[in-house]
Amino acid sequence: MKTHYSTRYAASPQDVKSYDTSRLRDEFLIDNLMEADKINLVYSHYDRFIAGSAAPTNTPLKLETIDALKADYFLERRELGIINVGGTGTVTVDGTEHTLKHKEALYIGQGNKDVVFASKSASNAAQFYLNSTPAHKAYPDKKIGTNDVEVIELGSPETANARTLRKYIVNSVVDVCQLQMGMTTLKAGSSWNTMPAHVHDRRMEVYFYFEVPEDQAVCHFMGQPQETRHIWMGNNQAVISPPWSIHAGSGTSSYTFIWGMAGENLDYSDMDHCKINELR
Ligand SMILES: O=C[C@H](O)[C@@H](O)CC(=O)C(=O)O
Ligand SMILES: [Zn+2]
Repeated sequence: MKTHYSTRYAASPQDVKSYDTSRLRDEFLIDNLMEADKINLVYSHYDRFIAGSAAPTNTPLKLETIDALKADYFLERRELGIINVGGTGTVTVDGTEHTLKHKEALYIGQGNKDVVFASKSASNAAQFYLNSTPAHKAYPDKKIGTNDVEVIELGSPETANARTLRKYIVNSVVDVCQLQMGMTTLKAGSSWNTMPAHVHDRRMEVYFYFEVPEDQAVCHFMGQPQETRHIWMGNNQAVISPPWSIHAGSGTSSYTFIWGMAGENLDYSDMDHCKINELR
């Protein structure tokens, strides 16, 4: 078995208020991503969202079903989004091979039985970041290259939040049941993502931070807007954002992150913004 998973339960904001640092990290931080030769998954009870990684080197890795699904195969009732943050790799879906270069993505629809991850070269291995959500309709698989994404420029150097946001898996790019995924890159000298912060009680979200230099970190803010908490994050770590929580971070350097979300609607811009000077 090379597919491992752990379960995270959903929590009330009233309870999370009293969590100390280690409890907060135990419940929301995912720190075992991109482990070589493994598929590591976290099954969150927020919208039954699975976040994880597949990091094959010499041997291909097959996505096995996990007991939490009680399904014959992983995608029996799920859809899957993949973004490769490493070297060139392949994802073979029921016999069809898709090549994903660095920062290319693949949407795999519900009903595909066989998903196999491989690297082209073990010395420059692929690193596949995975998000999966329940799905009740089979949409076609689709590769999303770096030219297929929708690009938005956000923020400004004056407010230290100049960044480029790329929408990979949104319903204007690919047909999906509920999954949305994209990537945001901070410009050199800017540190704040998602500021002004927002909540969307209709959707949960997961942020996966990468391209964080080794001796640097990102301070991720979560919690209700008037009751915030922080989690210090390193490279290749993800954090679960409950629907009632803000999700924003500031790095000690520039960095990149993948956001993924699921829930009630597919309206990317449906966010309730928080006034910066009202955050507590
Ligand atoms: O609901 C949307 C998500 O929080 C992100 O897309 C926001 C983000 O990447 C950014 O502003 O930097
Ligand atoms: Zn959001």
